[in-house]
Amino acid sequence: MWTKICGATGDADIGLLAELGVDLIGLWHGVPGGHADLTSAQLTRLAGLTTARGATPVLVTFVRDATTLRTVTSASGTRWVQLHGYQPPALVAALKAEGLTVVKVLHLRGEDCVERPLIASYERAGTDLFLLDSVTADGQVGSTGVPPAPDAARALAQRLTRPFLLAGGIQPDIRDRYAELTALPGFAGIDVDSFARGQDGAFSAERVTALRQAWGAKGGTS
Ligand SMILES: O=C(O)c1ccccc1N[C@@H]1O[C@H](COP(=O)(O)O)[C@@H](O)[C@H]1O
Repeated sequence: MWTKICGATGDADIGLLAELGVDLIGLWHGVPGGHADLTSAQLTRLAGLTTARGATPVLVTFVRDATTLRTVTSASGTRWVQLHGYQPPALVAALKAEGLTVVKVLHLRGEDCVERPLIASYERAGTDLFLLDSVTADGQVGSTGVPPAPDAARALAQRLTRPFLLAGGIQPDIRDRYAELTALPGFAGIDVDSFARGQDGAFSAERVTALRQAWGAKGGTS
């Protein structure tokens, strides 16, 4: 099982997360107003550091334009892209044509998945990995801290033909609620922002370790 921790902003974040055995480190770019949004220079620096420390950098973005993403991934050396907004299947296909690994978020609102009618198109376009995350009733997307409804997430995961990560308020003591989902062959790991941070907003070694232990992380994306 992989652990992905999202929203690193400095060298110390990368050092800590890599040291703790985190497999995938989410770096935000093209997230206007996001608390962890990076300039392209910052993205390039942190992506290089992540790779050097043996973890995989993941560009997390709301950007919808293929040309922009081509430029950013090529400049930063980032080979994984997480499309966290409502980007269309055509963008997945364009990024796959560049040889990138594409993670597409599927948003769960209560029992419904907003992208349900498009799932087959995302699969045909070459999505490598889905990420199940919550969207709140008022439309907030990303770092909601709200866990997806377990039965709805399991039912959605069961119809996917690609592996998937689980996100949305993931923390150690809710692991049992997802026993059926994590038993599915496609379950690839967890993706966390809110719980991984202490009260000061910085990543906490204690919290990341507790997450990995509770969810049974082993490590290694390559
Ligand atoms: O938090 C955001 O505003 C955000 C913006 C753009 C892309 C992703 C964002 N957050 C992501 O949400 C998941 C789950 O976070 P949490 O554990 O519920 O806090 C994670 O991938 C964050 O990077």
